[in-house]
Amino acid sequence: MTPVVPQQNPARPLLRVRGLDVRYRTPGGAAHPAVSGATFDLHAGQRMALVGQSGSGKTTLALAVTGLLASAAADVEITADELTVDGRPVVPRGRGAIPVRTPGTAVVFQDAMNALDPVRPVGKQLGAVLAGAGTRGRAARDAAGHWLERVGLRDVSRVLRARPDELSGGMRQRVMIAVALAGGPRLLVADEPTSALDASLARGAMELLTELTRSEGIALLVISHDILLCLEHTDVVGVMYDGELVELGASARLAEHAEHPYTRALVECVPTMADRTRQWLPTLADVAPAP
Ligand SMILES: Nc1ncnc2c1ncn2[C@@H]1O[C@H](COP(=O)(O)OP(=O)(O)OP(=O)(O)O)[C@@H](O)[C@H]1O
Repeated sequence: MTPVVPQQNPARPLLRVRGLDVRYRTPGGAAHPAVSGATFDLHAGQRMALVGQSGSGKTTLALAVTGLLASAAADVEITADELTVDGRPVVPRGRGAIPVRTPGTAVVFQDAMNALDPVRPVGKQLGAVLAGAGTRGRAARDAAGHWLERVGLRDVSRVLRARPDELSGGMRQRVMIAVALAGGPRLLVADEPTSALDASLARGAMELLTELTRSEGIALLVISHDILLCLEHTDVVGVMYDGELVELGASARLAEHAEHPYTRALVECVPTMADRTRQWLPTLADVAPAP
């Protein structure tokens, strides 16, 4: 099914993806298609969610954009008719290559405890990113404090000295967002940034990402299993099914105007107050047969 591409700003998109295919080649030589023909634009200041069941290709798509898919372990083939960030082509790297982040991109990973260096104080980790962006010394110390405040952390001097394991899960997630933003990205990719948080912290983290995207004028590509949170906090939702972007639509209209049966099934499975009379929530198999 051809995805419905919503009318978008005709200005040059920050992220332009046309016909992106990603295959993992297994040791036996077979090529496993993980993303097939993905096509979409993302503009500065726009927030897009990628949703879909486990294994549908969301992370593969997002990491291909950020240049972090190259791996020593897996032979990854990335081809695209066009794949650019801020007008510059993303150069796919082959087997054994050290992943190199696409300039202008930053990633917030699911598990801050694994993504941050566990034995390095937060201030040093922020300082390394700022040094990479050309900010050092006193200016870097000021910038580190600024970014921790921007993500809503208090007692900044304590947080700067703390190791990640001395902070709560919600604080670590905010530190990771600060580290990602300190490098001045134009595109922020967040891979399930809320899945390790409880419901109220998850909502707070999404609100923070929304606010920062707007105020910094950057684009946000967020992967999530929480379609309700995505509908509330993004402009566009892309639905992935078996490696294909089967639907792409304005978040505000997706619930009523879903075209693909899988999207309708996802929306149907969101619990509402009207479900109070039901004993069981419907499963995907209940509301839509496999497309
Ligand atoms: N390094 C790899 N080597 C081989 N196959 C891989 C590799 N990484 C992912 N895959 C396969 O590619 C497909 C897409 O995986 P991907 O992780 O992108 O999906 P996802 O939608 O992000 O899943 P989840 O929601 O569980 O994170 C899956 O079939 C997965 O098994």
